[in-house]
Amino acid sequence: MEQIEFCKGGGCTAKLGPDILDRVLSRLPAQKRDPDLLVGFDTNDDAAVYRVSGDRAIVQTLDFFPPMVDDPYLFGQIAAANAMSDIWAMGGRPVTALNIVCFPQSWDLNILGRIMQGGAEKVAEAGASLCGGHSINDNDVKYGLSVTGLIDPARVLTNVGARAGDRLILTKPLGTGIVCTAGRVKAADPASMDEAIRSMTTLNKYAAKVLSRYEVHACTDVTGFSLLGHLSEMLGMKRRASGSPDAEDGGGQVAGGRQAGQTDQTSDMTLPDSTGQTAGAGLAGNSNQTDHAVQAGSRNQSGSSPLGAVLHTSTVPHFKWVREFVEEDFFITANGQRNRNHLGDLVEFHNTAFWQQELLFDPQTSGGLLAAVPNEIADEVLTEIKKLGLPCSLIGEVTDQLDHILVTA
Ligand SMILES: Nc1ncnc2c1ncn2[C@@H]1O[C@H](COP(=O)(O)OP(=O)(O)OP(=O)(O)O)[C@@H](O)[C@H]1O
Ligand SMILES: [Mg+2]
Repeated sequence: MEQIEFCKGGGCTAKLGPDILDRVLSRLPAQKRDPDLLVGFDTNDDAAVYRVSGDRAIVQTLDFFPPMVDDPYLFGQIAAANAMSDIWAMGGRPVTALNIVCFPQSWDLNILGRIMQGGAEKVAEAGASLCGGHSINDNDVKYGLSVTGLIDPARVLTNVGARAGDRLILTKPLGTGIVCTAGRVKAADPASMDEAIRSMTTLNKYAAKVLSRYEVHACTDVTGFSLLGHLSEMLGMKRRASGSPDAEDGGGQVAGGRQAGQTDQTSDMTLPDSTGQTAGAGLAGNSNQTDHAVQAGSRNQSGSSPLGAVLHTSTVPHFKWVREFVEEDFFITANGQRNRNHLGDLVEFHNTAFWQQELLFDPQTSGGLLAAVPNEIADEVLTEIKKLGLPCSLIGEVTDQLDHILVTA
């Protein structure tokens, strides 16, 4: 049988860089904005939101990438968990999913079967229906989902809208890029690999359900652009970093999309989701969120009120042995360096070791939710999410006293 190399490195490290995206998207021809398109790609949000009636909107996203683990079944689980995550990051609930498959047809089809089985099981756990897909004969494996969710237009959680004084909650540990890089060369301790796989296969549905019970000013999921990259978007910093024109002047109306290329990551191992709860519970019951989320976002976009943040590295959750992987073996990713370069002087480090900096720039696959919540409720929200068994943490706060991100011990 043909010698195959299933995992050459992938996951969210395979995304094109934010600077490249900015340059291309800002040059798309301007289109008249449909008033029912509540969220497009002009704020780099997690998914598009389109209102179909007074109290109902659809949320659309898609994600696919090459394998970052050696086990096809686990890869399918991780890719599906990652693809659906954007729906929960918007405050929605996924209802339908379509498979996106690229696969070399000369390979053993059981491999593809295992990938799709892993994906289908996660779609079922989400309470959504797998209802089709599209399959291409390709040189390399890539897999993911196109997902549609539902949401009340008055309860959309955008990635912008954070306010000074908000505390920042992160619901999963960091370090999937670093750990999978170590795993690809078989240098990862099984304990850290297991931990990373358990985290990547855990649906953000459960943390999102807790967040839906509280007032949340902004929410996103942490993926390829790293914690610092996605936080900078939450603070409205992206355009200052890239110098690209304001999308409201020139942005088009394409609802969104993804790219997958090739990069450096891997691993293997197993681990089922440990947070089993009733499938399809969705995000009903949020009494506090109103359309302030959509409107408050424009405050940041206009640049009229620059926001910054303070992050405390001692509170940032991370996988075992990440420090050793970085300091002793230099298992860092090319896209971590890309993220560092892209953010430039928007990030200021005080007393922050190199490994901690790398952790904050590390591209995450199926990372956790990052939410900005009012200070008064932050501890309670954290306690509730911790009850799910998630290693979540309050990692910093939003401030109007800075226009950049200060990282301290
Ligand atoms: N090819 C594309 N065409 C149009 N918009 C795109 C394209 N690729 C990405 N985008 C948009 O750019 C923004 C950032 O994309 P990105 O894939 O980083 O979204 P994300 O949700 O933050 O990432 P992830 O899916 O990893 O969580 C999103 O609004 C997305 O819809
Ligand atoms: Mg996202």
